Amino acid sequence: MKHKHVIFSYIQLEWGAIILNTKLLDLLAETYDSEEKVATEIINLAAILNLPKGTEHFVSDLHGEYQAFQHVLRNGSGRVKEKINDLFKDELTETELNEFASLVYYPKEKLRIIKNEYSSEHELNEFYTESIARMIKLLSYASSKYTRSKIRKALPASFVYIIEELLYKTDETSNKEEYYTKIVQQVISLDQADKLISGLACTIQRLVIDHLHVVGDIYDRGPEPDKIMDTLINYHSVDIQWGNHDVLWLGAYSGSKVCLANIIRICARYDNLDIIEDVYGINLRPLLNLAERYYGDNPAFRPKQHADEELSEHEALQITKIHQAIAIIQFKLEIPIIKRRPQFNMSDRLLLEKVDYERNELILNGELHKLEDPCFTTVDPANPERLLAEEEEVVNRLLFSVQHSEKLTRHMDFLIKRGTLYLKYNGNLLIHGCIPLDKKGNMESMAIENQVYTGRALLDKFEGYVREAFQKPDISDDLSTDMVWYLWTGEYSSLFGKRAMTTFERYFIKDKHTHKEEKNPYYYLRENEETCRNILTEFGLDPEQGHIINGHTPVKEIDGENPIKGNGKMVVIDGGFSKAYQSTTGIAGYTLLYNSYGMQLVAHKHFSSKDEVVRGGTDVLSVKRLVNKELQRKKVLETNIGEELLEQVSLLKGLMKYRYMK
Ligand SMILES: O=P(O)(O)OC[C@H]1O[C@](O)(COP(=O)(O)O)[C@@H](O)[C@@H]1O
Ligand SMILES: [Mn+2]
Repeated sequence: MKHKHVIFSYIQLEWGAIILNTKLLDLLAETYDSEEKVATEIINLAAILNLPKGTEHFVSDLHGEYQAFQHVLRNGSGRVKEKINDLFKDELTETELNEFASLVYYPKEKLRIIKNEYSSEHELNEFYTESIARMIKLLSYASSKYTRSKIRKALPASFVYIIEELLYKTDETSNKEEYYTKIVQQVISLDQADKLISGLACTIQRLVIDHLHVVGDIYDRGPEPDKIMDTLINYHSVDIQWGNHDVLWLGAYSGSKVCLANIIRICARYDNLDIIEDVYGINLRPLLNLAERYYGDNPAFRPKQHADEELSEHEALQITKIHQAIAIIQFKLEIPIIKRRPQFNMSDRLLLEKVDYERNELILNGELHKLEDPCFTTVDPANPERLLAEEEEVVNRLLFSVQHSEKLTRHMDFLIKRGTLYLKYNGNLLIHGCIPLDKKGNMESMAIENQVYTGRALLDKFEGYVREAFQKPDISDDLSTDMVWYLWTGEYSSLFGKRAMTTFERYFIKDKHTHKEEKNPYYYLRENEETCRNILTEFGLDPEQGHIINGHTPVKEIDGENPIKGNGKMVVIDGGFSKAYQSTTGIAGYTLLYNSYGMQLVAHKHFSSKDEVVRGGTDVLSVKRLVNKELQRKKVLETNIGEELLEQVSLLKGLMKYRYMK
């Protein structure tokens, strides 16, 4: 099978360049070495093309919230529960439906509890028999739009035979009833029921979603981005559109010292330094020593406390010091970049140069501001960008550690391999932030290396720089590395979408007006259908059919904001997985489903913990809104994958003619 894919991709690679190459057909004929094999494959592919399209699942702004993300994956944004209801609502009570749903989501944990509840073996065996039967029924329903071969690949390897026997039982005369009963009894008596139930549950979770899109911001704020990365690496089918926080991590790994300072600053701010130190194995000792030497307590740099974990005063103070040390390093490191890259248009961010260090004051836009909670002991007023030798040493050691972390390397490799700045998929445009626009709705341009780029061309250029920087981790100050930082914070970055980032003001100035980050006009113009249509056209998509899918800006459901914009052409799915933002959004995140019937937006009400779901059997309530409804069920034929399959069919037909129909 693998061999076949290699051949196909080789042929596709050559396809544009040459007309059907007989050498390639000869190669293909090695796999399809008989007329029957070619015919079977053509029939198979043509049949797949007529199946309903698989379900796409869109999530964004996960921000390290692994548990909540896991839950959404396991319940397929409500799809699993919906299917359970379809099948069993007439025979089970509401409580039983919930209990069964939580068994499908968290089989291992749920089984542990249930087993303690039964006093006799007989009762437990009855539970097993009943649950296995229900799981098989649910699996059969969930897999109805897939080929047998695809289902087989999703089954737990050790139970393929047993599950297939139970799944495809065609016993209308009940001759084999005893045979099926025997299989299940044997499974139970051989102590394999738990494993079978878990395997079935995982297969159901997997089949409910065909493909996952992560529309950016896996990293920062929450505690477990690494576990999200591991989950994605093991997921059956996924793509990522980078968020501003993700490129920040990519930038750090690619050698950008200022990106590196930022990721550590954010981890300190959210009391997540464990991610740096314990998870990725980066030694923070040199930074701590520096912090202890130059910094004291400072209310502006106290870490945000996790709700479930109390920090000791000693720990809180240590983090406060680290937080200041790395923030000042960040502000210093920004200066030379802003100076060597005038095209970034960021000279108004040279704030360390504008500070009056004697009076601790700063004039911003003509207004004088007092700097509260200053911590500028390492800043040389005559040359604020200069790092102390110790600071320089700390940054270099941190960078070395970051680039040599085995786990981070694995995660960043995956992020670069599966990620893009934007994605065109099944007619839709997926992008984390925005397409920078001027007030009239024209796409913004940026001059880079004496050439002007606009719209899609600008985004392609940006992406090229991210990849180039990643290829050259030893170089820290070339344009590509600086550009990754620009994507984090620059005004025409498609990931940031604001005029400037006011981090300095947020730490040191009380007046909240100075904290405001002015959003790109995109964020109000996207309410207009016309704007959305223009963008889709710019990206070569059909504005009649396509949608733009955005993350990045929390939708404030609490204030009545509608996540569906531009007369349904735009869907914003950042509802705030991030706990830190839930009080402003009023919900716990949006996700989007796109199946053969159309698109549905799901609002997740609340997720407190896995334990609560397992114990109480309650599910996170999801409200669905119909984004659009297909007039006719969409088939695989009309998808990206369908296009590929069509190409394969035409190649195989070519082979048939060339080889076998002479
Ligand atoms: O809420 P925090 O952690 O202080 O972060 C605020 C910063 O995060 C940003 O909103 C970027 O993060 P998002 O992509 O999650 O919006 C900046 O614009 C802003 O300065
Ligand atoms: Mn973002």
